Amino acid sequence: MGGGSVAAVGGGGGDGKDYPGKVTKYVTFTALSAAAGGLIFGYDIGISGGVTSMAGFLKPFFPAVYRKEELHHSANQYCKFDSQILTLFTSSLYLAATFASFVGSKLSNKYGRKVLMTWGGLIFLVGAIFNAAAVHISMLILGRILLGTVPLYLSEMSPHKSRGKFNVLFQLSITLGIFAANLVNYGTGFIHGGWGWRISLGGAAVPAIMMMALSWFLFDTPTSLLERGKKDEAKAQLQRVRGVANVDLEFNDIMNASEASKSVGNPWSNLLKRQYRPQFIMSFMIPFLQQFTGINVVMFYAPVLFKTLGFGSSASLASAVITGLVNVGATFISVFGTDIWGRRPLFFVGGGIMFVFQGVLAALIGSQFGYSGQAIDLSKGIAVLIVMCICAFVAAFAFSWGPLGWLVPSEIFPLEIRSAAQCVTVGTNMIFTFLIAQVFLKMLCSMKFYLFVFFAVFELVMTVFVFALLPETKNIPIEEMTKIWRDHWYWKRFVVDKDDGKYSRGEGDLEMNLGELKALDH
Ligand SMILES: OC[C@H]1O[C@](O)(CO)[C@@H](O)[C@@H]1O
Repeated sequence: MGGGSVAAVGGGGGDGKDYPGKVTKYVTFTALSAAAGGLIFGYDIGISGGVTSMAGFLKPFFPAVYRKEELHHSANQYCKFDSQILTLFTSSLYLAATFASFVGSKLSNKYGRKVLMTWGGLIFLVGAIFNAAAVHISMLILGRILLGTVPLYLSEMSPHKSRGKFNVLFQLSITLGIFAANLVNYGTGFIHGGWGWRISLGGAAVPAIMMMALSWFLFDTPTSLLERGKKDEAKAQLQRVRGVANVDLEFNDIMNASEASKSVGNPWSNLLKRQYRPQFIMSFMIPFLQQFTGINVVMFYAPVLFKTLGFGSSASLASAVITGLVNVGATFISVFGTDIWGRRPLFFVGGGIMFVFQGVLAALIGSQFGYSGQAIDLSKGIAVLIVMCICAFVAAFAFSWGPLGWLVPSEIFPLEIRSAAQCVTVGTNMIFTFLIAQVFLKMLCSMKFYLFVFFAVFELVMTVFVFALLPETKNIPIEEMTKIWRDHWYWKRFVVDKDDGKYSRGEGDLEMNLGELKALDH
């Protein structure tokens, strides 16, 4: 089957179609359970920074860093924590997660997401126990396999009108996980004997157990059941999920899309086809830009950053608790706002605020530490200002790029490319999370306060990118999403379909649409 007819199915007929259905307890419960995956992810993001700032952890495992840190007044402040092995402790998890996210989609197609979540939880649990006992993160890394399936799962389960809210729950659970980790670190930082970090790392067992317990009650999505040939079960499931008996319209659309996806075969080669160029670019650019906000500099290294700026140990851990709380709070704006205001306004406002406050942060740090990074005692006023700037930055991220970085990709991919495109999104997110985690301390050491200017420039770039290239997806059913590209000033040259009297360009198809012929004429 040619690419064009697939686009037609993906685009659906009848614009403005309204599938019957309510938000049933199944949908709510499933969304909540699936979001438990986010808790694990968040906990592991938030826990490592605090742990690496603890003397009890640094002394036995990173004695060189520990010594440099103790030499408070002679060292260049920007370079106090510059150790590639130390950053590897945080980052390696995401390197492995990059590979895991590719395996995850294959397993998920074969066994369904429910099974994968149960096993994921179990692996996380083993990893957490292993960590607490031995400080070895390889087991924890394995558990990442299922992370990529969680946002996808949420998006398929919820009726399209409140899809934003449900999907944003995933990000909310990530922020809750980070906040929980910040709190735990603050508490364990007081434990005498220097072994508090073991409780911090072992704490990952709690969300892992929650996830296993919840996945027990989960069921697979209608789409996933259909993909595995279980038609009757899929329909019954859809009825249960939507809470109404008449789901024929939606079920037929899902079936058509599923049929089409089977007949077009490999989602990876589909993704590279010209007609999916917009989705392909977005699958990469959204997570890439999300990570280049610099958010994980704060999430991973807030305590280290605050210590770099001369805060004491528990003040550093306490400041991380504050940024963690702001992160959770501001995500609620997104929970309620994405389906009301739409995605684009949140992207613009969030990007703008991040740009301004990264700039102010750079100026503040530069004015205090200069280029040489000489140690000074920050005045209380400046310290408060720095923490406030970081909070404003985190808040802006939390209602924009944080949740939308998962939501938008999960709603713009038609079924025939979805698993591959979602892989690219999660893989890209993980690889850049890895890179930022790995090189941040090195970059801080060599770029000094200009590092924050570097991130500010990216915030400008990403805002322009969204303005020019990302259409609004609010209130558009997933099955009808192709239309937004067809109507877009730039992307329309890639996405054309035969139903519109235009021609798609599949392999061997030499026909072009009128616009392209005109362009060639000039
Ligand atoms: O809340 C902040 C967190 O959100 C993410 O961007 C995921 O969406 C993480 O990379 C980051 O640590």
